[in-house]
Amino acid sequence: MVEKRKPMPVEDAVRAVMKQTLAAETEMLPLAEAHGRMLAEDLTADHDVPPFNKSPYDGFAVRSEDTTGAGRDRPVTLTVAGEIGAGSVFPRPVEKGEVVRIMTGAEIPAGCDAVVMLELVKELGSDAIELKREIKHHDNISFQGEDAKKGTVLVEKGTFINPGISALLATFGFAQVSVAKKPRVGIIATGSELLEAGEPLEPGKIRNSNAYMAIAQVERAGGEAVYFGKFNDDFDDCLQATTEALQVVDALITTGGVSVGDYDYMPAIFESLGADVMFNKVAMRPGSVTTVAAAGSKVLFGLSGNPSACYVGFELFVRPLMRTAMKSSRPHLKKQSAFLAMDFPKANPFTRFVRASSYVEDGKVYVKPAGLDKSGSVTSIAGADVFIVLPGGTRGYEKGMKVDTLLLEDTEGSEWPWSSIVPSYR
Ligand SMILES: Nc1nc2c(c(=O)[nH]1)N[C@H]1C(S)=C(S)[C@@H](COP(=O)(O)OP(=O)(O)OC[C@H]3O[C@@H](n4cnc5c(N)ncnc54)[C@H](O)[C@@H]3O)O[C@H]1N2
Ligand code: MOO
Repeated sequence: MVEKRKPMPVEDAVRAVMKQTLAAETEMLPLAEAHGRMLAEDLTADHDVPPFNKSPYDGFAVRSEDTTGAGRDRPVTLTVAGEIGAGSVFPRPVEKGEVVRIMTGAEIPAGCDAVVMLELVKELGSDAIELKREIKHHDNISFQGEDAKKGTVLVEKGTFINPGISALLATFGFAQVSVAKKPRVGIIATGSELLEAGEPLEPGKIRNSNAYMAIAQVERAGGEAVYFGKFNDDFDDCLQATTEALQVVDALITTGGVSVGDYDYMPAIFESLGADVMFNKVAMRPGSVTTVAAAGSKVLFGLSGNPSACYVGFELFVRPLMRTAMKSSRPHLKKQSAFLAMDFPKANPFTRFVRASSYVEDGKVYVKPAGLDKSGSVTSIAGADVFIVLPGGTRGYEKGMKVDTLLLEDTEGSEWPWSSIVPSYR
């Protein structure tokens, strides 16, 4: 009789994994290569942005007091003292009665306190302009420091470097930035039934989808995936492969062979490696057989062979540990509320993570299973952009109920055109 495993609540299992620490080294990267990484240090603004008062328009920099009283019937004439484009500085203070022709981005000359757009000015040759309106103090100026002030923390350690962060770092002159190294995560697929994608199908065999899925998941999470190949259900071969792989990675994922069948060797292999098994059953579906062990500073993730279970196991356990090693301050999948688009009548003692697709209707986000809701299903993973989290211990869930979902990735977006509905208070 096989020993019955005690399921650990999924929250406790995630917590146990997060107590481990993967090697978390940092490296300096040129800014152009740093996007997609996590910043490993707080970065502070060492100057204001904009660094000087500048013109947001092509036009004329003026002294607003010179326009006092100007109107349609009382034009004022001002002398053009010179011209500056972006990147140039006017060499002297501007005096009473003078204006400077100025281009977008150029520094407001000393003495001027406003800008008037080119279109609102009548040019009298190249030496003078006529204005038929009053220009107010501080009209049309992008002020020094209005975007960011010197001394503020611009970006905190653990921030994901997206294109906006790249722009910010460039603005403040961070040509090199300290980022977390990509964790190296190894992948081993086990199962005598497995064929690789390039091999023709044979009786009793299936193709190995987990390895390619896991490679993609590791890379989507920002890590470096190292695929060691697939191995038959042979204790010695799998032990050797696991031992060798563990030497060169920070964490190792194995798929398959973690249940209680005659050829499910992975738990015994983890023990042979001297690893400390944290849990070998989790109160979740799919992925109840997920087995995680600590091997010194490395972590072994024995994920299920069933593709959906393997996928869920990765996103719940491997990803957050990787993201923590990458210095992320928010390593877990992002949570968002949604409404069930259909009934889930199945009672389940375990928390379910339904691979689902989300859509918006009448301003509300709805979620529905993305395919066959079984542990062995591949189609449900292919179409999923969220997990619906259905806590266990209920008699099921009904259409319309509000639930938590975990976001898996950016969706492709919508079709053009966007809605042209103008928001209103009515
Ligand atoms: N008597 C019991 N049987 C099973 C139990 C149990 O508690 N008692 N648990 C079931 C659950 S739940 C799951 S999940 C599976 C887990 O099995 P393993 O993780 O040990 O995985 P395998 O048996 O090796 O394979 C399961 C399934 O997945 C296919 N597979 C394996 N590797 C891949 C791959 N790389 N790509 C695609 N598909 C793969 C394999 O052919 C099997 O069909 O155990 C249940 N049984
Ligand atoms: O619990 Mo098994 O892990 O997928 O269905």
